[in-house]
Amino acid sequence: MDQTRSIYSKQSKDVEFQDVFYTVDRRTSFFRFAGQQQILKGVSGSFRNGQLSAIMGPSGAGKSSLLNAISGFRTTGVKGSIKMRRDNACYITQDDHHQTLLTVEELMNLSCDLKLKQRHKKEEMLTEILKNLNLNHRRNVTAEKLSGGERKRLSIALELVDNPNIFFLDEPTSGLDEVTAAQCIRLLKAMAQEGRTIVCTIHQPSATIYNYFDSIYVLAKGQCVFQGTPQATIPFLRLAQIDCPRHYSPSDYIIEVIDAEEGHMVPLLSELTENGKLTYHTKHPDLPLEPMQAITTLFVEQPKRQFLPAFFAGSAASTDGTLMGAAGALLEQVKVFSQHLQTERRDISGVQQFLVLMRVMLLRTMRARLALAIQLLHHTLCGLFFGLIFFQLGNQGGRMFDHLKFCIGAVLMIVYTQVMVPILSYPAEVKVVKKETFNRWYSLMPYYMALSVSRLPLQVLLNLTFMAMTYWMSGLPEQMWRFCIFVAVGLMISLVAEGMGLAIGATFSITNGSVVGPMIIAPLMGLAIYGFDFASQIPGAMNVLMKFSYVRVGVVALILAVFGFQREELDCDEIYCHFSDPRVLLKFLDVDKVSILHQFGLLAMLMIFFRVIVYISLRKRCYT
Ligand SMILES: Nc1ncnc2c1ncn2[C@@H]1O[C@H](COP(=O)(O)OP(=O)(O)OP(=O)(O)O)[C@@H](O)[C@H]1O
Repeated sequence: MDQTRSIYSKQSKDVEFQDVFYTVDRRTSFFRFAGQQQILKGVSGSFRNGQLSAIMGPSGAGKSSLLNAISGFRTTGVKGSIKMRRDNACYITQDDHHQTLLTVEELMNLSCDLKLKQRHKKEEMLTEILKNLNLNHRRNVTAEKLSGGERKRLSIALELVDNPNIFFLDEPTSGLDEVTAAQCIRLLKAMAQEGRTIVCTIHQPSATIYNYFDSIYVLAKGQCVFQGTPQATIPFLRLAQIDCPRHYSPSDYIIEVIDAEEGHMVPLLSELTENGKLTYHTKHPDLPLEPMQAITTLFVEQPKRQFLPAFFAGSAASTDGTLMGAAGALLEQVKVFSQHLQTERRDISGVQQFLVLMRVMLLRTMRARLALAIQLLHHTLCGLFFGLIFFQLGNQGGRMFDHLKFCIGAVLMIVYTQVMVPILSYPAEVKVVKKETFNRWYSLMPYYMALSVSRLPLQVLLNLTFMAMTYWMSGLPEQMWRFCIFVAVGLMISLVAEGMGLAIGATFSITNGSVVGPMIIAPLMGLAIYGFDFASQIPGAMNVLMKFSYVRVGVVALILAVFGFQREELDCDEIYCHFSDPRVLLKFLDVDKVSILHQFGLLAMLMIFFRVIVYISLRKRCYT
């Protein structure tokens, strides 16, 4: 019975897939849809527990697409049956996206704090993992300063903390020299032998590395052209009347064959493997080949509406009709259920995740000393320039246009700065978030809350610096309460602008975002300065449109903060100053009946609007 249980336990860590298609939309331009492109064409196959498996193929064959599809890293456009325990798997990306500015030890602690509830013996466990991966001597080095091989080992170490059974790695040897690549593959082989399922994509391995693998899956043009042991490659090619020359490495030769003459051998080889349904085994190239069924799971079509809880979703297997099969399937489902309970118990609450992430985000803000210094300097210098340009003009009744320029200029400075910084910096972080949420470090909501809250202290500091300098240098009334409202308006505008920057950064790449950002800000700025000289004649529809420009709403709020609240008459050095009474100015601008609370309300709504878009974009990026 124990033996049967161990077989089923091993099987539950296998990965099997059948008739998997991956389709993407083809576009000739952003607006032009040019049909669909099939990247994976109904491939099947399996990766076994305890084995190190490679997905190989020429560039563009669909290796990463297959890895993404079977691991669930990509779900949009993927069709077919996949059996894989998601709650026990992790995905390591090719570019090793890590939280920046944290040392190896801090990253390991972060992974522990987010993944493990019981943290006794944490230190011993971390040291053991780091020692096994030859990283212990690099504990105090930040991730960006590690070499390519060390960074790859760090990615593995971070996931090993909660000991997942299935590892998917996208090109773990890319960018590594031959010796380091071989070390990396040996490490993966040892991990597989400890009872894990390790699947990685690899472009064209050397003969030595090729033989480290237990199983090879070769793709060409989105089809499976070989599946089996490395030793079976040459005999398999012989089945298609292709003889591998003696001096050739089988891994090089099979890629050369499928790439030759525009891939004319691909249909035949794919037929021989039944597009991945057959796998070929032999212990030695001279021994006869044994084709075997690659898939042991009987896939059943998933019902359209699932009433069963999601925890059964990881086990799409049905029985093969035998009593043994039925017992196995039942045992597997009970195990999935009990492991689900264990995972739930092990899960860290959302509040804890929020606190851990807050701590890390604040630490990263403090560590980014140069960026912090540049931002502070930027706000100080801008405050100084504004202060000098409008020096002691704040109480001059004859300088109405200067007052308007002051308010508009201050708002534009805040908006532009706060929008552009996240547009340029956030897209890189989204990749880290995608990887970490996929690998169950945390859920999106605690991350999102920590992201929103952790940026507040810096926002307050930067705004206070800029607004305080402009307020006092321009000679506005020495009233603390008015100063506080002035700063609060600035802070509110910067929160809306930052929300917009994050929304763009979460949705677009840096290249697209840096075009989209100014494209959106420009009309908002236009609406902000429109019609101040004929405010009372602005048509109603235009007035409504202007409410959507937080730049305009911000300018109006700042004018009210400066001239509202029954401000006393301004000084007048000339014979007559029409606008020396602030009420006349407010009336002229048609904002005399506007309440500042109303403007705060509008800004709050726009802030929520952008923050909701940030969340929706993050969800879309992380879960599709
Ligand atoms: N989202 C997508 N939109 C459009 N085309 C895509 C998309 N994803 C993949 N492709 C295309 O599908 C093909 C296979 O891509 P994939 O990245 O899976 O190949 P690969 O075998 O991993 O290549 P490489 O070894 O060069 O990384 C490529 O031609 C790629 O351009």
